[in-house]
Amino acid sequence: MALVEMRGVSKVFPASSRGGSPVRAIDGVDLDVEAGDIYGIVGYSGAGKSTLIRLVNALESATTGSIRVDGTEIVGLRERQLQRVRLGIGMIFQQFNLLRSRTVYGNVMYPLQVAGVDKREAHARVAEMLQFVGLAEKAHTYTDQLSGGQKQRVGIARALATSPKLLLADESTSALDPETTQEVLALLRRVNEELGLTIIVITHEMEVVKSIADKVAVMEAGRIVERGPVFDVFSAPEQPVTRRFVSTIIDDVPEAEALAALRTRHPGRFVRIAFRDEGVRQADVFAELIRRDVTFELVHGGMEDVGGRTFGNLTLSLQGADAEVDAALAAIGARIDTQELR
Ligand SMILES: Nc1ncnc2c1ncn2[C@@H]1O[C@H](COP(=O)(O)OP(=O)(O)OP(=O)(O)O)[C@@H](O)[C@H]1O
Repeated sequence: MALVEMRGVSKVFPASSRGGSPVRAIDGVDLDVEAGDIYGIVGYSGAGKSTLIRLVNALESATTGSIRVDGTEIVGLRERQLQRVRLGIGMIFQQFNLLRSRTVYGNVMYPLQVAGVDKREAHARVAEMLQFVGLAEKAHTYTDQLSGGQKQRVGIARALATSPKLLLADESTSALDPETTQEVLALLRRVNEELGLTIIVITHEMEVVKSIADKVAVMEAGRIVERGPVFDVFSAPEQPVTRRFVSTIIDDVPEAEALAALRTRHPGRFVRIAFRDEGVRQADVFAELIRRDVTFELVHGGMEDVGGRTFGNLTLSLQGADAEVDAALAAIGARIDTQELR
């Protein structure tokens, strides 16, 4: 059974008192997040990502459908029972949401106090978590004196304090620079691998999904429009919105304008070849071209590494006798996804 299981979940916000119409923020979502997953959820602003995770930790209640977290149906639970469910779920935020009046230690201690954990046990847990995130030396520092990356590490230590099974990360690196982002993502990976937490990462940045997630779901207008292992979705996106997201980090197929510019610089016939790690090697393709006396240049694209697997779309310009180019393309096209760009 999945750790988080959503079936037919919708969330409708009623019309505001000043008029307007109700907002269907989540519209018939089914989602399974398995224990051990790092699951990325991407979508543009307003797609429903935040609402989706607020449903998972019951900060919002679903209008219809079923949401099971670690086997417990949370739709319709009373507040007191929901509090127990929430203890099993940690959350980190874009703006960190730390208490400025408390030290690093005090921030990580806070959820343990709320949960009524014995003082000595709580103290040991805080020390352990600060050690884990590499902030043991900063225990008595106020959070204002920390860098953004350090603040998020406090946020992670606080989220882990009550030993949750599930961690929800809402745009948790969007306020950080690229280097700090990578540090925080590396820490989240350790949280997953060493502490065994399942993580749901909400983001509009595909780089985050690429660096950390195993699976991804793409949201649009309250629905999940595409999902799957990150490699599959990145290497062969199907929906227009997914293609747009993937193209923000993988520029492997030239747009019409770029193609026209390339043609002015490179004579010959253009062909795009899609490589997947389990398929034909580049060397095989080049050997076939050489065998037919077809000269080639790589004019666009490159290879990408996603989750330790490689894929890429290469655009080549080919020059040679037309019949030989045709024969080479037929031979290559029989083995690998090949498309002549006209
Ligand atoms: N409390 C609320 N009351 C009314 N409408 C809401 C409420 N919360 C969210 N919405 C609406 O629900 C839709 C989805 O919002 P949501 O914040 O979940 O999207 P998002 O993908 O997380 O976007 P962002 O990245 O901008 O937060 C939007 O149209 C939003 O205006």
